[in-house]
Amino acid sequence: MLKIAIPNKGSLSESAVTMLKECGYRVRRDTKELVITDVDNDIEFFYLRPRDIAVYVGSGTLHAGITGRDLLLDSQAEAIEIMPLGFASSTFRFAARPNTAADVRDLGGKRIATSYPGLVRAHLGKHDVEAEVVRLDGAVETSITLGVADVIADVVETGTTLRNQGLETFGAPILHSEAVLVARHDDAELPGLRVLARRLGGVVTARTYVLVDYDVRAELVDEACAITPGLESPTVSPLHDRGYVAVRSMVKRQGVNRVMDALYELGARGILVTEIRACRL
Ligand SMILES: Nc1ncnc2c1ncn2[C@@H]1O[C@H](COP(=O)(O)OP(=O)(O)OP(=O)(O)O)[C@@H](O)[C@H]1O
Ligand SMILES: O=P(O)(O)OC[C@H]1O[C@H](OP(=O)(O)OP(=O)(O)O)[C@H](O)[C@@H]1O
Ligand SMILES: [Mg+2]
Repeated sequence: MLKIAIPNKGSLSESAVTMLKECGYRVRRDTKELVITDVDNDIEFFYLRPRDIAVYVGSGTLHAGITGRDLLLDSQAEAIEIMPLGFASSTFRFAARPNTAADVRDLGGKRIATSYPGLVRAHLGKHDVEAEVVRLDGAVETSITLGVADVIADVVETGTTLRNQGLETFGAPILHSEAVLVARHDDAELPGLRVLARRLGGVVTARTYVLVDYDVRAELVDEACAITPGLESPTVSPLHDRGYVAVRSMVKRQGVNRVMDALYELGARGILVTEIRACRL
């Protein structure tokens, strides 16, 4: 039976569970359930702390898991990213009071507070900077006010937490993170895991794309298809009125209004956008 780790708490948990449900897997009904057996799919789901997931997977105790890219890299576990899952996007960045530093190279001798010491030490090492890393569990932004650090390295989403503490980011982001599916290199090809990855990939695609249908004059179909090239090639069907064709194509949800405007300008009509609920490509 395949053993899969799922975040039981924190920013990743709810979205991960929603995604698994969309993939047709059995999910827990209350937060006190820590292990769920999905007999139909021959999978056992273990609800664990996101920080521990890469460690369980890297040690071979569990076959795969959902965690954050930042947590995976911080753990230095022997696990690899199988695919990004498109939620819990954030950057991992240095921040400090204004005028403390402009770049990682200014951090020599400074005290840097973080919950991700592995990630920060690796980044400092890459830039040949020697600094003191102060490991904290959370609420890292407060450590500067409390005088235990000069600089922090933490997850930044909207930047609100930083602003509230009078802190500013500096330098380039250390990492762009999001939720990812992780596994050991040797396990990536396990049949059950390939199915899980394909189902998750189907949900990511269904969320990223919409279906666009429209009618256009036959002589304009090449120009129209250039606007909506789809993933492989748009479906073009004849209409009863021979002068027109119907086109169906997948279009990125983001920017679909610009695509509709361009189609309309070209002369396409009856432009319809529909959600994709699930797919296998
Ligand atoms: N505000 C946020 N926006 C997006 N992702 C976030 C945010 N905060 C944390 N994450 C992501 O969540 C993962 C960390 O999860 P974890 O459950 O350990 O911490 P948390 O979400 O901060 O929960 P808590 O602090 O309550 O324990 C990381 O991958 C991190 O990038
Ligand atoms: O840029 P923002 O939108 O403000 O989000 C970033 C904050 O969210 C997370 O904190 P969380 O609430 O999980 O608390 P923690 O610091 O205790 O982990 C993260 O650690 C940052 O502090
Ligand atoms: Mg947190």
